[in-house]
Amino acid sequence: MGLRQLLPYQQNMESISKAGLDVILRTPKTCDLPQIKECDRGTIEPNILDVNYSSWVVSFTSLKNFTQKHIDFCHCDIAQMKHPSALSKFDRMMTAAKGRKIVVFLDYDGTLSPIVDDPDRAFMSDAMRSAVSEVARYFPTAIISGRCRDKVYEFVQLTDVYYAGSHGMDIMAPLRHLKNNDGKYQTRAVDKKGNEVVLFQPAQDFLPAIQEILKVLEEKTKRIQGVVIENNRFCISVHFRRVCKEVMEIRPSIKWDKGYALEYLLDTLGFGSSGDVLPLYIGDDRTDEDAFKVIESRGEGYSIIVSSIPKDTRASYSLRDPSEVKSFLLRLARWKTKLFY
Ligand SMILES: O=P(O)(O)OC[C@H]1O[C@H](O[C@H]2O[C@H](CO)[C@@H](O)[C@H](O)[C@H]2O)[C@H](O)[C@@H](O)[C@@H]1O
Repeated sequence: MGLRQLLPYQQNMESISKAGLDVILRTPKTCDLPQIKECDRGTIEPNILDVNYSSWVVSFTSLKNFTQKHIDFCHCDIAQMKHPSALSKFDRMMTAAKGRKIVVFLDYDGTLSPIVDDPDRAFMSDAMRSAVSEVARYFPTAIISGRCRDKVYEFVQLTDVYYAGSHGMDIMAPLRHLKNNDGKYQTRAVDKKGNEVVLFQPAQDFLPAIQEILKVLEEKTKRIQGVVIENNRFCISVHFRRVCKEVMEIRPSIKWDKGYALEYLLDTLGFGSSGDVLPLYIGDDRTDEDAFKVIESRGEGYSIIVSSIPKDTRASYSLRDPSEVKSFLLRLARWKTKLFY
């Protein structure tokens, strides 16, 4: 069954857009895509697949090791060969970061937790939790997720991390650097540790419309097996995993995304005017590209895509999967401790 059958009603779509909401169809996450079927060139030998990935991560200098046949086969163009592994380039990255303040930003699904069929069971391993906790000991660390902020906290359970949910439309940030005239979408709250914080929710006005659409979607899809509707507070995910492997997102059509959230957090963490800050963002999804773009336009910082297959990205570096993310985070924390001794 396809999307049209599930949400067929032109009328619904019209009311969604009248309410000022966008409907975005997201392709499945990386690991949903069986690598072999992704290529339309017939049977692929496993080692060739590996060459495909390698040629995406290699730098120009290693390019001479690949024959033209490999390059043609893999559809690799020069522009794609710019995402070296953040693990293999770690020393170089950190040499350039010396004396700068690194602020770490992490996506959740597909970055800190593996992609699984049931969105409610995307648990993070204890090992990953302690890696994130280590990093947060030494660097300001924030998680920016498409999920509802409370849900991400439920999974992560770390109090020394800042959280932004709904693709950055629901940010809990420290109060200390807040300017009085920072706008109407900010309210004071208290975090899990009892500290006064600020909640920045630029899509607040859309909440009634989102709730209305949520009710309609739940009603219309309740008899369709395999559809999971996720209430992410300021946006809705409709998972069709067992129906047609698609995820539809409904979100307010406002100029706000993970990139804006990154900048907002840098500001409220006190790095707004600091010239020596280096944002480091790790994410695997199309929505993370907005944050990569911000890092690219700042001209400083590190953007790292998590992907085990080549894909179009603005990120400068890559990691294959959450287990490489964990290794990278541990290395980052250790690097910082070495600087102290
Ligand atoms: O920004 P993120 O933290 O990456 O969140 C984006 C979406 O992630 C979740 O969906 C994805 O992960 C699920 C669990 O592994 C998987 O079942 C689904 O197919 C993926 O699309 C989450 O469920 C969504 O609400 C988030 O928007």
